[in-house]
Parts: sequence; structure tokens; C-alpha cells
Amino acid sequence: MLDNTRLRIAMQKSGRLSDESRELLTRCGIKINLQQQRLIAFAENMPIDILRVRDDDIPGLVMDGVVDLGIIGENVLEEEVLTRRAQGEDPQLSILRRLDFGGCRLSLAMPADSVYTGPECLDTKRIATSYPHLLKKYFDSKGLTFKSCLLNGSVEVAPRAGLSDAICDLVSTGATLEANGLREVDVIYRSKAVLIQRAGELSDDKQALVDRLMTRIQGVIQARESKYIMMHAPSEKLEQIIDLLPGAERPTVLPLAGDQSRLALHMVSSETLFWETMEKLKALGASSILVLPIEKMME
Ligand SMILES: Nc1ncnc2c1ncn2[C@@H]1O[C@H](COP(=O)(O)OP(=O)(O)OP(=O)(O)O)[C@@H](O)[C@H]1O
Ligand SMILES: O=P(O)(O)OC[C@H]1O[C@H](OP(=O)(O)OP(=O)(O)O)[C@H](O)[C@@H]1O
Ligand SMILES: [Mg+2]
Repeated sequence: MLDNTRLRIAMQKSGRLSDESRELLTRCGIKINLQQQRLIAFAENMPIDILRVRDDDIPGLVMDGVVDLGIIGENVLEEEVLTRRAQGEDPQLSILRRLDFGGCRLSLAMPADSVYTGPECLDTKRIATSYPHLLKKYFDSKGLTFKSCLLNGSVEVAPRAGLSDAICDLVSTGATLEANGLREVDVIYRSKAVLIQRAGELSDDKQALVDRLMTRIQGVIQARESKYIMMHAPSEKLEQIIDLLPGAERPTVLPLAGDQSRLALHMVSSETLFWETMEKLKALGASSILVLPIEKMME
């Protein structure tokens, strides 16, 4: 029996979001042992239980208040919200934060040799998808209709199998479409993973824990997006060097022992330093340029 005083977080058991969901929680300092093929994992060092489920089940578990938090793709979340609304329900939950993984788009695709001049081409046509409500919302907004062919997997084979004229499926690199002789013709929704919370008040203890987790998640994501940059540079080129580093804070400037003409610069940058910029820095006389990953940040 689950202990109701512990914060429950649902994440995908195995799939596109599972490694990064686990990595995020681990980086937030939650010690979880997910080695065994178990549905529930108990954190060793915090009052947190992790439920590992099919991603399709996560929005419902949060909306029904079975878990407190969930990590889910916006595409699956929005489809479930629209499904429940279509059934006359008024689903409640809040999105705490957009995360930095699980990026993909829900797109319309057609056989590579077909002509596409806009969504009107697909008016009244049959479209295979696992996201009928998101697709309907898009078609409704254009004043168009379509016949739905609902498939929960292998959507990309539908046109070849003669089941549909087009498909509406998730795309990231486009390799799956290409391998199936299809061409992406329109993007209808852009998605990332999000952290969601059930409606209703949490107990004070749970709320305090969620607040701490949110600060840590912010720190983890910000650290992943930032770099620590160090270099030695000629003192008289300081401003020109700073101008080459737009995403960086004002640097810390340190003297170099025994060399009055040069300085050591240290700074955090929200952008990575490209080779081209490093070459320009070197041309200005900078040397010993180091770009280091940052593990954690707290402002
Ligand atoms: N190619 C992709 N690149 C990045 N993210 C993706 C990609 N495809 C899907 N996603 C995101 O990851 C989520 C999970 O995708 P996955 O393919 O693992 O789902 P699934 O097969 O439905 O898994 P489950 O067995 O849990 O139901 C998607 O809903 C989407 O938000
Ligand atoms: O544009 P691409 O980079 O090729 O990615 C798109 C594919 O990725 C997802 O499936 P996944 O590989 O997760 O397998 P699944 O169909 O078993 O969910 C998605 O459903 C597409 O089929
Ligand atoms: Mg699924």
C-alpha cells in the first residue's frame, strides 16, 4: 500500500522520455533505484515514490489525483485533456514547468510524391493518427473536416497499406517518415516534456518538497544550458573580448602572476562557445581558453 504522505511522481517506464525523466530526478538529488522491473520505486533519501507507467496513463493519473506530479509530453497531455473535454469532463491540473527534453512535433505527412498546397488538400480525406483530438482541433480551426483512422502504433505504414491518404504523427529527425516514403507537409503542434501537478492543495510538507524540487529543476536545466568559460587575455583587449561573448555575464578579472600585460577572465555563459568565436578570441590574443560544463546552479 502506498503511503499517502509521500510525494508521488509518475514517469514513463520505458520509452523516449524515461531516461531523461530519471536523469532529471537523479540530478535533483533524489536517490532512486530503478534497476528492477518494478512499477513503484521508493526514493531512499526523500519522501518520494516514483510510479513507472505507460506515458498514455500519466495525464489521467494526475487529473484523477492518483499521483501528485507527472512528467509527460505536451502532445499526450493535450490529447488527453481534449479527449476528456469531448466526454463532457472538465479536467483540472497545472503545468509547473516546461522541461528541456522530449522535443518533437506532431505533423501531417503524405506520400512523398503527392502534391500539397495547404491543409485544404486534405479536406474530407482519411488521416491515420494516434492524436485524433489534436488533429480535429487543427482541422476545426481551418474550417475543414477529415475521416479519422485511429492507430496506436505503426501509423506511418497506413498510406502504403491503403488505410489512409495521409498521417498525423510525431516527428523529430524525420527518419521514420523518410524510411516509409512519406513527406512532412505541415506542423500542427510542437511539444516538449512538461512537469504537471494535480489540482487541489498539497499538504504543507508536500508543497514544501515540490517548492524545493522546482528550485532544483531550475538549477539543473539552467546548468545544462550554461558553460563556465575561462581564458587568459591581453588587458587592453578586454572590451573587445567581452563583445565577442554575448551570452556571458560580466567576467571576473584576475591578475596573472608575473605578467602585468595579461589577465585571467572567468565567466558563466548561457550560450555555448562555438569554434568560430574561439578562433576570433585567439586572434585577439586570448590563450588557454577553457569551456567547462556546469553541474549545478542556484541563483
Ligand atoms: N522522435 C522523438 N524524439 C523526441 N521525443 C519524442 C519522439 N517521439 C516521441 N517523443 C516524445 O516522447 C513521448 C513518448 O514517446 P514514446 O515513443 O516512448 O511513446 P510510447 O511508445 O507511447 O510509449 P509507452 O509505451 O510509454 O506508451 C512522446 O509522446 C513525445 O512527447
Ligand atoms: O522523426 P524521427 O526521429 O524518426 O522520430 C519519429 C518517431 O519516433 C517516435 O516513435 P518511437 O521511435 O519512439 O517508437 P514507437 O513508435 O514504438 O513509439 C514517433 O512515434 C515516430 O514514429
Ligand atoms: Mg504511449
